Amino acid sequence: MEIGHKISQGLGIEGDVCREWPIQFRINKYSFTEESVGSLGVQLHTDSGFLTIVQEDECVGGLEVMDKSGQFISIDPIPGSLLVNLGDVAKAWSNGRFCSVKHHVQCKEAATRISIAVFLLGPKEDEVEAPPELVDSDHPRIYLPFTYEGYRKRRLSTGLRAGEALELYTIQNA
Ligand SMILES: O=C(O)CCC(=O)C(=O)O
Ligand SMILES: [Fe+2]
Repeated sequence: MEIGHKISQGLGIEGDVCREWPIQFRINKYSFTEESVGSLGVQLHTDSGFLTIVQEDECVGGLEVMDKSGQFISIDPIPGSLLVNLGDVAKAWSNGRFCSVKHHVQCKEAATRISIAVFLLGPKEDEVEAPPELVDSDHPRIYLPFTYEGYRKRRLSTGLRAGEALELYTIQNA
C-alpha cells in the first residue's frame, strides 16, 4: 500500500515494509434510533493493525477521537474526504513514535449511518518489531516482537481493545 510505504519513508525507513501485508475491508452499518441517541455504536477502541482508511458517512456524524488529555473531538463528516488513522501495530513498529488513536462512534441522531473502512493489518507471518533504524540509546526498544495474529487474539482474550494490550509486550513487563 503506497501510503504505508510513504509513512515509513517519512521515518527514514527505506524499502517496502508494508508490502504484502494483509488488508481487511469492512462496511459498518449503524441503524440508530431515537432510543439509541446518546449511546455508543462502537465502544472505545484503537485499531489493532497498522493503518486504517475510512470513508465516513457523508451526512451522519458520530466518530469521536480522544486527544492526549482524554477529551473527545468530533470528526464531522466532510464529503469527498477520507480519514486515516494509525493503529497499535504502527505504534509498536515505530518504537512509540506513532500514536494509535482511541476512538468510538456515538449515536447523535436517529438515522442510518454507514462507514467503509480498509484496514492495513500487519505482517502475515513475520513478527512486528521496530526496525534497527528506529532503535538507539535515546530510543531503546519498547516492545517485544509479536505476530499480528497473536496480538489480535490477545486483544480478544483480554478484552483490552483500547491499546492497553500493547503494554503486555513492553520490555520491562516481559
Ligand atoms: O464507523 C466509523 O466511523 C469508525 C468505525 C471504526 O472505528 C472501525 O471500524 O474500527
Ligand atoms: Fe476503529
